[in-house]
Amino acid sequence: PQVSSNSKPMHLGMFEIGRPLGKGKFGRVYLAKERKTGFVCALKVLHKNELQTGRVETQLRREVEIQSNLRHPNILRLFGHFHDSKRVFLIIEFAGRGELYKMLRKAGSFSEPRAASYVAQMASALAYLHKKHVIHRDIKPENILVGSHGEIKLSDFGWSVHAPTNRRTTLCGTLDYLPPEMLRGDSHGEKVDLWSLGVLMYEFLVGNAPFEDTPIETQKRIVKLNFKIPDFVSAEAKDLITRLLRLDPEKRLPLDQVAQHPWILKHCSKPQTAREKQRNNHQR
Ligand SMILES: CC(C)n1nc(-c2ccc(NC(=O)/C=C/C(=O)c3ccc(F)c(C(F)(F)F)c3)cc2)c2c(N)ncnc21
Repeated sequence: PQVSSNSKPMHLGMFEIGRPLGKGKFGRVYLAKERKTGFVCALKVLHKNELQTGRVETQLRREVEIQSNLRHPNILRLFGHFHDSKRVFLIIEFAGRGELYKMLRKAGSFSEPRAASYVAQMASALAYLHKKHVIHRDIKPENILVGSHGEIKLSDFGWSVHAPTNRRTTLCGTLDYLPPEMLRGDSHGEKVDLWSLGVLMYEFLVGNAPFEDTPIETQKRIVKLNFKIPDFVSAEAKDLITRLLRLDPEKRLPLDQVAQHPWILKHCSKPQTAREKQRNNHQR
């Protein structure tokens, strides 16, 4: 389903505003329905006086440009944006089951099958982004939403940039997910997302991030690769985490091998058709 007019300028009157979905970064988010097509989306409202307008316009145009040609089931879409005198509006794909990090905090940690399913979906989304030379750079539970069929949706591309770059992110958020090369301010490439995927997988299974500590201690532990994986984590899961959390970006397991890792295959093998089962049983 497309948000209708790419031609005519969009304006607020085109949407029926529904319940507030919450406060995102910089602004409030509402459920919204485009009147003409009935298309349901999320509408994020940003107040211009809270944004340094000049840069934002260009940033937003660039974001919408980057994202308008990103089509992947595990990447949340930014359909477009428009503004009135005081506000900027973002039209975003609606994620029916909300925030993954709230589910993680509520559950404490995820089962291995559930975590494997999420890691596989993330690997698929990241492989797609990297093929387009887009690095996300801000992979963490807070930036992952859940669609109405339980599929995960990587979001918040406000910070993605074209590889390679050494532009420092504003270290406003947590340091937990930062790879050593970004902490050192070295130039970095797509493999920063592999590191963050390893941190994410650890947090799914353990319930807290591997280097969680005070900001100073966290940085020390990251550059010294000082983390421990609890014994309740299976050997295969431990193996995948250690192959992603490597100081040398070149040594991190490439995404196509993540998707083929025994831990992923064990939990994510597609349900076999009856015929495949029959054929496999005969072969055995
Ligand atoms: C509250 C709840 C949890 N919630 N929140 C969402 C939601 C999902 C994604 C976004 N995305 C963005 O904000 C993206 C911003 C930018 O790419 C950007 C780029 C350049 C800029 F200058 C800027 C600028 F902000 F600086 F202008 C932004 C926002 C809200 C959501 C949803 N889609 N479905 C269901 N519930 C949902």
